[in-house]
Amino acid sequence: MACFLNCVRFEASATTTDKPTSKRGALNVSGVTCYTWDDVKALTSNFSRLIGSGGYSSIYMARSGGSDKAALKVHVSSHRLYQIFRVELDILLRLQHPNIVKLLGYFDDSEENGALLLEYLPQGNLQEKLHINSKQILPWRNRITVAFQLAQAIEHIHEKCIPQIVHGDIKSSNILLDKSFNCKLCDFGSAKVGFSSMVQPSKMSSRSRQVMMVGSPGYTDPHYLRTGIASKKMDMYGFGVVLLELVSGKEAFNAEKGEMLVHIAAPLIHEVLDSSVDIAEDNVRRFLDPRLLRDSIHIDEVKTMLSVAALCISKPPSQRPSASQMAETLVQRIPSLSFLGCAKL
Ligand SMILES: Nc1ncnc2c1ncn2[C@@H]1O[C@H](COP(=O)(O)OP(=O)(O)OP(=O)(O)O)[C@@H](O)[C@H]1O
Repeated sequence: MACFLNCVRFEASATTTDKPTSKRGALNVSGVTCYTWDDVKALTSNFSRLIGSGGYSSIYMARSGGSDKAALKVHVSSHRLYQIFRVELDILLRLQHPNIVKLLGYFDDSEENGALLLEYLPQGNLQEKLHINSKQILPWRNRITVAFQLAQAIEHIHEKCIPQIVHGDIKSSNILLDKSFNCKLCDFGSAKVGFSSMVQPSKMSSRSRQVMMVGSPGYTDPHYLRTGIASKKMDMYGFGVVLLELVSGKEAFNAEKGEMLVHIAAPLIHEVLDSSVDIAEDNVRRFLDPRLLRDSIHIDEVKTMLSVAALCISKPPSQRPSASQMAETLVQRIPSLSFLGCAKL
């Protein structure tokens, strides 16, 4: 969620542990528990183990129900950033899907402090798995599974929720993995609900709008950057970039080289979209993550992943496919997904 509000990051001020006093005791709202700050301290053994951090939050190991592992996402204390916490809380309270991170409880002081208790995902995020922890190579079967499950998570928020939700920040660090490497989409702080997703904030100066719309480097839909109109199609663009990461093992944006994956992939994507030519197998193999065991991969599966990515990143937004179409294409054209137990929900 670091993407849209980079400009206010420096306002983050408070430390995590000296937070406000409790407001209410633990209540249960449709299976989600509302905690006091004292509860939160107890759940995290006084914030003893930090397991992750983002632009606006710190994530601590916690225990829910006395023993089960959980993750506590403590949002940075700030009146302004409190809105981001509320957006994420309100959305997670409504979402239930096997490929979306599950909300177990929350703390909310209704002013500037909030925390979310989430199911714990022991394999961390996809970005680390693909690009940082190079000792453990994510096998091809897990990569196609993540692609399919991510399509299903996006389909759920775009097409099956009322009102519909645009995530607004689809990227590999917002995809968490459970112990079996199943995908769980997280970080709904940039999300837009219903018609608000189509509206460009009007009161903003062009300068602030420019800063607000920087986006996560490498993932931002150029159409969104030009117009400021957030739509489902921007999520599809982010989905396409994640697919390119899964295939190539390359980062969406390489800060050292100043290189974007969509630019590296452009010639191949062009070839994929050009129906008059057959994609040269050599070019596909050259793009494929060199750390993968080649023998176990069907080149047609790689081509399918690339053609889905191509449709999501190259077409003008109105012609981009929907998440349900992409989930359908993946499961139909990658037969091993069925053997891996992936079926359309
Ligand atoms: N439920 C969880 N289980 C395990 N690790 C988690 C969990 N939630 C978050 N993390 C870790 O913390 C990181 C940051 O989480 P998240 O993206 O929700 O925070 P953020 O402040 O919104 O960050 P960003 O700057 O990426 O937008 C994740 O990439 C992941 O490594």
